Amino acid sequence: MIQAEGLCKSYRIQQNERPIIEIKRWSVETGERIALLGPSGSGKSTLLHMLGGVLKPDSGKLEISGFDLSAMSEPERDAYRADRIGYVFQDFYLIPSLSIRQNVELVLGKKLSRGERADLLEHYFRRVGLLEHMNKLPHKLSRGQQQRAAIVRAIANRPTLILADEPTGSLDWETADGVMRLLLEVCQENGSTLITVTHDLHLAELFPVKLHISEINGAGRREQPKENGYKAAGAGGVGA
Ligand SMILES: Nc1ncnc2c1ncn2[C@@H]1O[C@H](COP(=O)(O)OP(=O)(O)OP(=O)(O)O)[C@@H](O)[C@H]1O
Repeated sequence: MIQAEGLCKSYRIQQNERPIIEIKRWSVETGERIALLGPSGSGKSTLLHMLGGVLKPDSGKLEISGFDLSAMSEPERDAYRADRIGYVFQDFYLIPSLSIRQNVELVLGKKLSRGERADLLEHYFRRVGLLEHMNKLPHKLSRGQQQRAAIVRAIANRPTLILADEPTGSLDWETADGVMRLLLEVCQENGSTLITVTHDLHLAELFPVKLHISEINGAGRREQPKENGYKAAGAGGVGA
């Protein structure tokens, strides 16, 4: 579902272009659930933002489900993101003045009838154990409940790809474990591909695939010998 080839992204820092992402080849199969690991500053969020169409690659090809993101304009990438990507963030980003139900309704668009929307909301809020809370404002809920609501918002449209950037980073360990398991389960149920950035190695163990960004990203380690490039188990073909 994801095919990246010759993908590069640099940032201009004090008059200098600094390469952050240099991916020779990387592919991800539909339905894979990947924990993306790596030290701070290694480009994990930058990669996620390119996959979500927020950032355009400087060069190279990035194809997701047949859509060539590298060739799209910004409005085209915005439309692609709204239709096909679910995002889960560390700080939830629920709109505080809306109930969690209204937060989810905002992303559902106009395609469904009123009855279909009600059924879908009931299904997902029941699934994450928030059915009796769905008309509450976010601040009336615990942080774990807020993240579960954010998961519903990310998956309700049944996007093909879910991107999660440290989704449990602000939760205590037990809550984080429950939220991560839920995210994995609902993505499996929906057949969604999931790429989750996490610094927590214990939580990463829950994922079928663990991918250290250095396995695909050659930026910052060009001085290393070529034979260090290798194929990452379970994460499709890679080369850096
Ligand atoms: N908009 C920007 N302009 C300039 N430099 C940036 C920008 N965004 C990120 N960077 C730099 O690019 C590098 C990679 O950042 P990125 O946020 O992708 O890393 P990360 O692996 O997600 O880090 P963390 O784990 O700390 O979130 C860092 O050195 C960062 O300072």
